Amino acid sequence: MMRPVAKGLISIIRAFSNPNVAGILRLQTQWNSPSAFQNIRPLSMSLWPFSAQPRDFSLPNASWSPEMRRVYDHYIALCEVETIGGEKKTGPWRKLPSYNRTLKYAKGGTYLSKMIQSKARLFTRSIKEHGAAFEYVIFVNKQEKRCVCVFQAGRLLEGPPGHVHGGAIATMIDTVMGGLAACLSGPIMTANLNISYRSPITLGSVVLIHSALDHVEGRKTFLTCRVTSTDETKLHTEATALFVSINVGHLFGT
Ligand SMILES: CCCCCCCCCC(=O)SCCNC(=O)CCNC(=O)[C@H](O)C(C)(C)COP(=O)(O)OP(=O)(O)OC[C@H]1O[C@@H](n2cnc3c(N)ncnc32)[C@H](O)[C@@H]1OP(=O)(O)O
Repeated sequence: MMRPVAKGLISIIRAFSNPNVAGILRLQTQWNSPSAFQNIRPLSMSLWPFSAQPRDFSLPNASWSPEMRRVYDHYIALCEVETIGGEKKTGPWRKLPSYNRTLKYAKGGTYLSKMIQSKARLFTRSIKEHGAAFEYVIFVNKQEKRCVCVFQAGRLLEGPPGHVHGGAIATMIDTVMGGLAACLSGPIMTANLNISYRSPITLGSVVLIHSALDHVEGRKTFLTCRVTSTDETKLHTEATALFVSINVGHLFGT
């Protein structure tokens, strides 16, 4: 029988793979069901004891360069478009919120130590200082099955002198492609990631990470990715990846 903590986790990961805050709100309503969630507090209480909403780390902050802000404003404008009558309506793009943690147990300790449960953070959001590491925001166009990430690489991501570490680039590619795959296919894990580094990325610069669906074959979602300058004239990196749909119990041995 599936353990309550695992059932709760499945709902949480499903909600997070939906790029819609409504997914989280829907999740919160499920907490009223006593059976599956008795070991887990409502998400809002678990993550943010002093606030009803989790913090979105992909909003503009003082570390953003004018270029980062310009591209962000460009895509934000595409999230809401004005009709001829002057009305605002939802546009083709949507900004994904970005949180720094997915779960904190109230009780538990079945799978992870309490210390790890409470201190676990999403890798790309684990450095608190604004602008020091991964500064990014992802926009998804679900109709066109593609996304664009605006990424400003901070000074702690240095690899070759003055340039971004290949592992940091791979991390962002996996994050962006994984985010799109989850939006399109639900809970997934990266099975295969192939990267070609074409030209170095200067530390502190802003680049675009474009990802698009290639095709789906049963449980397998294949995506492509390109990292370019913001004017898209320079290619920095190319990648292809395979994401395999999972039953979230796979992660917890259920
Ligand atoms: C918004 C931001 C959100 C943040 C997103 C962050 C995204 C980050 C995503 C990650 O980094 S996940 C962490 C890194 N990945 C892993 O740790 C995965 C480890 N591997 C596994 O857990 C399993 O191998 C895996 C779930 C990928 C597959 O195991 P399964 O037992 O579910 O599937 P199976 O082995 O039966 O394979 C299913 C199909 O996929 C194929 N396949 C599996 N692994 C493959 C592989 N490596 N290469 C090519 N094909 C592969 C396999 O051949 C088969 O094809 P067919 O259906 O056609 O027969």
